[in-house]
Amino acid sequence: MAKQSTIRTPIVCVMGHVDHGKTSLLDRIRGSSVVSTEEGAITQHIGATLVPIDAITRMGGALSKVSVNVPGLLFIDTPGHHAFTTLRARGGALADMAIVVVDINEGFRPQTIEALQILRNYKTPFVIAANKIDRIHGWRVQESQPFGKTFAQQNERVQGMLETKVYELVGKLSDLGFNSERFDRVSDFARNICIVPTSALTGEGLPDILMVLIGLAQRYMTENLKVSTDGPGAGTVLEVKEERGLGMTLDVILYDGILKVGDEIVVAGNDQIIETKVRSLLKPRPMKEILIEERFERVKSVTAAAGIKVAAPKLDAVIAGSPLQVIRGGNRDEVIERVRHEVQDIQVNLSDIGVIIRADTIGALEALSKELEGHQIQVMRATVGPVTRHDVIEAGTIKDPLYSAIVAFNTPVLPDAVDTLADVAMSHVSIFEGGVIYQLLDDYIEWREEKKQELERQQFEKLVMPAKIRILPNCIFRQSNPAVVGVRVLGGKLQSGVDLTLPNGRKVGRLKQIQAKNETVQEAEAGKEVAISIEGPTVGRQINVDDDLYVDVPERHVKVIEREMLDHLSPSLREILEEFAALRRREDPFWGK
Ligand SMILES: Nc1nc2c(ncn2[C@@H]2O[C@H](COP(=O)(O)OP(=O)(O)OP(=O)(O)O)[C@@H](O)[C@H]2O)c(=O)[nH]1
Repeated sequence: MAKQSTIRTPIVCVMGHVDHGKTSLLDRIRGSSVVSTEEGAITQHIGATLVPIDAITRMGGALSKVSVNVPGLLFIDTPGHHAFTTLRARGGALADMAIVVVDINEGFRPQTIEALQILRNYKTPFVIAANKIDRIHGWRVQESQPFGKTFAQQNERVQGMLETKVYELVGKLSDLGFNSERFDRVSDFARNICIVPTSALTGEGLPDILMVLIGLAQRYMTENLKVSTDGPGAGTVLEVKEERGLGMTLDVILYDGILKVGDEIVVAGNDQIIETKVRSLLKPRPMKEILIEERFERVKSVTAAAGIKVAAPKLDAVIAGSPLQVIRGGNRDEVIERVRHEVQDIQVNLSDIGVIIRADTIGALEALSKELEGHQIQVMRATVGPVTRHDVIEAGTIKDPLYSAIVAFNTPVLPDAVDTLADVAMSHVSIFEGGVIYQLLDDYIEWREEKKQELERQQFEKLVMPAKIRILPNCIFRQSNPAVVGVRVLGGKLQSGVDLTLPNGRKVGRLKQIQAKNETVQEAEAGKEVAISIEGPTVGRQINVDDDLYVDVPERHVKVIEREMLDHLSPSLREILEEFAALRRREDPFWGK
């Protein structure tokens, strides 16, 4: 029999900054019609909500004339990027599309940007919900209406205000490299991100956001959404939960094929692969039957895409985010291998030298590493779980001090790791912790910049800087042992403890001390007149009034300065360095090269 294929319901995740309205938007989408039993009504799945295409077209949003064969939209009930990155399918993101909710009055916030970066990395299509339009001063609410209708009812001032705010979002998106436009002015979804003004509170614009998602799926994803309706089921574990009377259960989002009672399945535990057999499949009971004691309704089978609760033996060790695959026919070994591969095969490019990263899930680890990669920050090791003492020690031995860091996303630092960090030998190691990737990255980059400057400063301090001085007339304070003479610094920076030389290369002696106005100083800038003591020469023999002397910068130092510090030198230092090097290169063209 030929394999049947059909277009499955696309899976949608809602993301955005705290309090911008993710939960409210999902609640509003689920709406009151969850209780309705009529054909084509919105139905509650395990961990997800199915909005069928009929329900969407009935709402009458823009684009409702588009012919559609996408059966509807399956919304993951847990909003936020953590859910998005945890839920993986075949190494990528489980969600086919996303809504990024932005409070139109507040604009972009760190987690908005983070959501966009994650979506870009996963190449996931998305739409922007410019939410809370009802908060715009003077807004006249048109309950549940499509945007076009409600916009037409607003006065000119309010319309203008909304336009300004939408354009602010367009500008911000453009800074991040995305072209965008208000959805009703977008003709090509591939080129422009749609911005849909919405209110999760009043339902305004909601019909449009659903329609735009359908449009996106219809035009750009139908190939990806083809599934076999009779093939072996494949899904992702959303949650592992103990249920009264059922024991340990898995909340699963099935994205391909069919899952039946009695199926042999493979899932992943922390460090093991688990094979078991589906005892029962459970759906939430419709709300109106809430009085019936049992909360779940048993079904014989489910077809993708769907959210379903799976009861089976041996589920205690299963991890959230694990793949779930059905064994069918003789493919047991292949399925086990595939699950193992998906869990272990973290898509992170590792380098010999780099930061150590930690996260609570594989998906989060991947998201973090992709962000680091995008900023040319190398990763040496990437593992799931809390930060350990071993991590700190490893970070402490990295040769490049700019990588002596651990970046921990959504995962704790164990007490013995904190103790180890307090050790003086580890004082150069830093740990960056937090729940916002974008913030973590900023913190690390800031630390790295500071460290880089500090290292440069240290290196700079150790280097002998070039200077040129002239011995002044009437300022010979002592002939020799040491010679003490007045000089003018013609250029560069004169420091004590350096060797001096004549332009012809003859050595003069060591500069011991610099005095300015009878005070000992460590250095003197170009233009200054100071007294210096020189160990070695006698005035009138090796040196004379009006002689020009150079600081004898060691060849090794010239090399470092020319190669790495030229940009940091003042024009005067540069000039004298060039002069001095040119004198030396008259004898040996490769001197200091
Ligand atoms: N006026 C108005 N208020 C809204 C709208 N959407 C959300 N709110 C309010 O904004 C607050 C935060 O909304 P939530 O839906 O909890 O936001 P969230 O993004 O899910 O927040 P977290 O779950 O904390 O990340 C709540 O008080 C909502 O009632 C809207 O469109 N208009």
